[in-house]
Amino acid sequence: GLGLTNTKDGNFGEWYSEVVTNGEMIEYYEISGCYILRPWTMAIWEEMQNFFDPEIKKMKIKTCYFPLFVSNTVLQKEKDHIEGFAPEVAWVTRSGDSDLEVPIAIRPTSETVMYPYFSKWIRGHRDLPLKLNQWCNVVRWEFSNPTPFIRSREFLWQEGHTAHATKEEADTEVLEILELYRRLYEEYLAVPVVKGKKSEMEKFAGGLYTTSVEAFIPNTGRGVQGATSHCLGQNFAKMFDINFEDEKGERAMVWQNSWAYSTRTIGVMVMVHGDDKGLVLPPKVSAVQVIVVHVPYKDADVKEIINACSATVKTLCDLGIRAEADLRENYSPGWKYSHWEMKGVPLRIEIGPKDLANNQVRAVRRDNGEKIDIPMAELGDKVKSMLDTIQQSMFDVAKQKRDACIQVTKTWDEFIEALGQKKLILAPWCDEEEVEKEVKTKTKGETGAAKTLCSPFDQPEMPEGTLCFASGKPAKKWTYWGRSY
Ligand SMILES: O=C1CCCN[C@@H]1CCCn1cnc2ccccc2c1=O
Repeated sequence: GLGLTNTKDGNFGEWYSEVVTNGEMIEYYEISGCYILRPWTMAIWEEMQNFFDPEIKKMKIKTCYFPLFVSNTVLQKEKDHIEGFAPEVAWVTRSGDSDLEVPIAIRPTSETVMYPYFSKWIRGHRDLPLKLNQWCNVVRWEFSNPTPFIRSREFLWQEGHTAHATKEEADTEVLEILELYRRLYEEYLAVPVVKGKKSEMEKFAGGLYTTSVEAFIPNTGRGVQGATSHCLGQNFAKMFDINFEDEKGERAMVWQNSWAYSTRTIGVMVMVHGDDKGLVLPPKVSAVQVIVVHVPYKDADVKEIINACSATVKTLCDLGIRAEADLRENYSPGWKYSHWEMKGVPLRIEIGPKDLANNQVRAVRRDNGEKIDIPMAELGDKVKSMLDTIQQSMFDVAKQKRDACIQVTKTWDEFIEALGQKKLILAPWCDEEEVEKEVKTKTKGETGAAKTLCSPFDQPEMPEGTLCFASGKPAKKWTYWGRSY
């Protein structure tokens, strides 16, 4: 049949896999950890790009494209950057039946691909700032359990790489990009996120500091890193000799940033909004925002109803609404309702003989099932405002659910209890890495250890004498903790 066999609260992992497959977003592929991204997915990816790319173009960031392949020598250049990641690097060792002289790596990220050329292109301060972005795939041969969109061996992303004359300029851009990521999640995917700074242990080892937007999945009680914006400091400039002659004629190293969001964003959106009937897509990113279905009646004039459906689609499309009609006569209305609910189309419009007689249509919201009769004369305005209402409501509901999971804890016992209750924990921390490591060790279990997710920029009051929940030492910052993907 059409329905899901798993429920979201029953078996989340199985539910998620069914929803992305039945919703025709993903097709499982013969190679583990790799997935086929079907048009229903790519339409969402493209809507996100339609927001993000113009925004970075306003920041004078230009599109480039660097090769997929990295030489071993250059990949090994940044030791502490690569050592933790080495096992994930995929290598080309042969072509045809002959071995390559020297194995070639497939990019897991492009710092080492790009930065030798940054060094070549940047001579004087007039060459700065250099700001490039590429839309591409990357490969990381991970072994932990693959999950469509969330953790795959190949994924699509954008990776921005910029070089600046001053740290101030770099710092400013890090936060500008992070704000775009927040907007992507909250205004397009309707997913609430927390902006914050990663701990020294969780940050990108090759960088100076990492900022991120952190999402949370209430059903699993897991945090998920939504997107990252790193300030690399001058680490890579030192490694790759990227320096310039400043106004005073002195040699100075550039200050760099790198930032990315990936197709993981789509998985987060599905996990947050999906329900037991399938996908629930935010109108701003859905390929189809309105699906029009005709309800034929035994002796009613079906042609007239079908004409009304086509006219409705035209009216909506002329207003820039992504509307389609499902007029297939070999499927029943009921079958179509289930099908388009599974695909998460935000709004369904039904037109039957009664609606025609009353010169109205019946609109049904996917997010909360609400049914509303709309007079034909008000169709365009009403549908437009309903789509805006659905977008906002999906965010509000998701935020209310996420906020209900936040638990402030001040002691170890409270922390452990909250962790067991799948909470997103906000706790005062002494900011010592040894303590962070100890929390990880002490919470190791089959469902994974607790780790710091980020220290929110929006810090609550910390009364004098507040102690770290784990070490009892004077606390320095409020930090979000939890299990994560
Ligand atoms: O996040 C970003 C934003 C975009 C550009 N890259 C940075 C940092 C990537 C960190 N990283 C992540 N996995 C890796 C896997 C293998 C080799 C290297 C790496 C690696 O450097």
